[in-house]
Amino acid sequence: MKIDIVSIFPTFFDVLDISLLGKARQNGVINLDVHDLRDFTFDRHRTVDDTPYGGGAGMVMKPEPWGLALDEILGITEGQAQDDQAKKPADQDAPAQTDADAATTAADGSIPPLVIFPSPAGDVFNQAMAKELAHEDHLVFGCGRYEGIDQRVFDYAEQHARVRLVSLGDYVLNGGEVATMAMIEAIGRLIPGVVGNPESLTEESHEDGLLEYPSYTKPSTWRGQEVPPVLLSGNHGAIEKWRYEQRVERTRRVRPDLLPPE
Ligand SMILES: Nc1ncccc1[N+](=O)[O-]
Repeated sequence: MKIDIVSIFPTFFDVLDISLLGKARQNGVINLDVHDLRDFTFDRHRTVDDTPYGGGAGMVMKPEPWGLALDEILGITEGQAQDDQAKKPADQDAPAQTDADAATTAADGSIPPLVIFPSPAGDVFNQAMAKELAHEDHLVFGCGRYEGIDQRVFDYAEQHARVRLVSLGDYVLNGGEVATMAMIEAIGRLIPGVVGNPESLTEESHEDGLLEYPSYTKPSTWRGQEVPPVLLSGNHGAIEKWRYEQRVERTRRVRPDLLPPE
């Protein structure tokens, strides 16, 4: 999988050089590039934001740097970008192609990349979405800051790729970097070859709608606390039954909303 990240804090993602995702990058399972949005500015201060039209507090991210970053990452030629700017009246005979059509199949019939903008206004990210996105060939994460990104950037991106606003949850972060990191970890670990033993991906919380069972390891007695005897019994049927019961009980107690209707 190819992953591109656009951010004004590119070093934020240095942590993706370590652990399982770092190994996946070294062995080519994941090809990840981080782009500094300020590299797509040309003024002395490398300006990426400005005051909002219509007034209001805070600053909005300017469209120009984002447009150039997306052009480079999505392989949009200068000519194509200029065409977009000076949109010619539609050719009457040409079949009507909505932006949506344009974005779901590229000229050569290939599936264009998926551009994800982390946003509290997006669809809420969950394990089902992580599994869905783990099948993508090319993900682009656009990390907004300030009060957000000029809306025309989303509209421009939709002319050349599939675009989704995705939220990590109903709270407000200062930007998209933390959400992008969480999504890359949740998606990346599902890509074959990233996690050593694929077996460890089953029976996890949210994998099949139930929370995971409690885990124990040596020593069997620790500070007066014993490991549940069934786990020492060697009776695999009894162990599997106990673990399932623990998952249901924990889900009922902590996340009853995940249980199927009675
Ligand atoms: N919750 C968020 N707040 C700001 C930016 C992004 C966010 N998110 O969840 O993706």
